[in-house]
Amino acid sequence: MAKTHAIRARRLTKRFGAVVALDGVDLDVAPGQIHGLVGPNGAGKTTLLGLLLGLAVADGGSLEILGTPVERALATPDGTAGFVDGPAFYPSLTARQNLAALADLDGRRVRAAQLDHVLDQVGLTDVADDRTRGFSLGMRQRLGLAAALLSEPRLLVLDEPANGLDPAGAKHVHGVLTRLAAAGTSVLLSSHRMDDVEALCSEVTILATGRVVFSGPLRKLATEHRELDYRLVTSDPDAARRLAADAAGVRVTTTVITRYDTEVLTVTARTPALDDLVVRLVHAGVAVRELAPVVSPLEAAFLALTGQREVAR
Ligand SMILES: Nc1ncnc2c1ncn2[C@@H]1O[C@H](COP(=O)(O)OP(=O)(O)OP(=O)(O)O)[C@@H](O)[C@H]1O
Repeated sequence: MAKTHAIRARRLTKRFGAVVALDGVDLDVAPGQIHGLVGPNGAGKTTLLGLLLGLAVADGGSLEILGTPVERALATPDGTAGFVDGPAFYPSLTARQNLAALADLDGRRVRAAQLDHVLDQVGLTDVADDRTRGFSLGMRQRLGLAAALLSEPRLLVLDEPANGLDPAGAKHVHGVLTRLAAAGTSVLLSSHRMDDVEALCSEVTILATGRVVFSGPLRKLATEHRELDYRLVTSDPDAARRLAADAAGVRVTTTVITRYDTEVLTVTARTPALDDLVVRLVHAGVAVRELAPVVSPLEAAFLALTGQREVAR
């Protein structure tokens, strides 16, 4: 028998006056899946996360969380935890006291060992007894995650969890989420950072002006939007430019000399034409020193599907 979806939304709509923030959104998140939610500013991500966390009620459509239909009650559905718009804390309380107070508000009694455990999971043990007034954005994000973990959720809903985190902090949070998912917790995370989504998520939903423009496995994006721009650095840029210009299915878009005096060609091609070009370069004795997409398949799909323009870099 198929396992119950952590999230199953059908034709969800939400309006704010004349603004249609969500316009018939379908979303499926399987148990143990880390699902990314991306979209330009104003696409409806926060609104959707708010519905999932019980902070608002949809105007239309249906929503099931962990197998239970969500009707009208403004309450976090059982087994769900997370935050939108950044977690909020009492500034005069310590990290540990804040966690205890939040659990108390939820009517849950937690043991000191549980607090130690979640603080350790997010790497805040050393500042557990510091007031949160002095916490950086990254520390607050991690404490928000610790608060969510305290309820041992089966669904975690997170808005920009890596916001403000330094690379080590982001790696830490990635590790926590990956371990949770491996143990069966589903995670829906909204992010503007495509690299985070690519590193963490197996599936992604792309929203644009309240509508789903793509939802599915990341690997599907790689095949559906295959023509990409690639940076090409070789041992002989002149020969490479000639060979690329002659190759079927390949366009040479730009040539740039970097600060290190390296000449970089940008070639646009689908994978088979690119493979063919690499073989031709090697046969001609031209070494390929670097070949990588200018933007990742996810970013390329995001830009194409949301009608945004690529920014030159
Ligand atoms: N409380 C509200 N009252 C009026 N309009 C709202 C409200 N909340 C959201 N909106 C509007 O709904 C649309 C979707 O907003 P939402 O905040 O969900 O987008 P978002 O994808 O989270 O954007 P961002 O990436 O900027 O956070 C926007 O047009 C926004 O102006």
